[in-house]
Amino acid sequence: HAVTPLCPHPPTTTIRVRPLTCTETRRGDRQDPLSHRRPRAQVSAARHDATFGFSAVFDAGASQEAVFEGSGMRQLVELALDGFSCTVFAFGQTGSGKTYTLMGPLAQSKTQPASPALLGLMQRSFACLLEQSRNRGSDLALSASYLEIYNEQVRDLLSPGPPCTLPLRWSKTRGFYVENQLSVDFESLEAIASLLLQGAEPRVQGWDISPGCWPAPWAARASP
Ligand SMILES: Nc1ncnc2c1ncn2[C@@H]1O[C@H](COP(=O)(O)OP(=O)(O)OP(=O)(O)O)[C@@H](O)[C@H]1O
Repeated sequence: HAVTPLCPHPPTTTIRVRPLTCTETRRGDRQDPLSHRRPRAQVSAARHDATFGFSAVFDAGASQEAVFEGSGMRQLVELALDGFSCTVFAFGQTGSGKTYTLMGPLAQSKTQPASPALLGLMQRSFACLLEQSRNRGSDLALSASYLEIYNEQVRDLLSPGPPCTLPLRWSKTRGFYVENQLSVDFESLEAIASLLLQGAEPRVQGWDISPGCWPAPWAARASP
């Protein structure tokens, strides 16, 4: 094991705004239109106004596909295949749409498969990874691990039975790593998609909102 080189490209920072819930609409929350030409978000607080710049902005009407295609994910997958260590990091307050963007509504409906249009960045990047690795024709070994850090504890979501807490270690050769984490080899989209479902089951869910609380267009789009 050698420490994988970090991606040489500057990070792409995108912002996505989710649709307002009925509660938010009822209490008069508004969504300011975002500028796609000069992607920036203006935040006004009692004492302080700030403007943040982004590589791309996605408003409430943006599809999962548009977010995947517009956020540099394909390039990231290519870099990963070139041997760089790549990260996709979703950041936002609870209920802001991180899980939806990464996985689609899969976590809300575990028993039925999600509609393909609603698949998130993870499933789309798996498809892209398998396609690109096949195109390269080289003998690449693909494996997956699925960890959750919650309340400063690392849990292995692929381990059978109740998720166990694993220690974080550091070594000269490997850098930081999680001891005894499971790593599962996969070769097909079905195999990695089923690992994703398996790992989503024991995740700690932070936010619960009934679909009935969403305005009609969203509720219709969400039904698988
Ligand atoms: N772009 C979107 N379009 C439609 N619905 C969305 C969108 N983003 C989020 N939602 C819905 O908003 C609710 C909260 O989203 P989600 O669970 O993804 O938030 P989260 O940021 O992962 O929250 P937590 O940090 O608490 O886990 C969910 O019901 C989700 O389906």
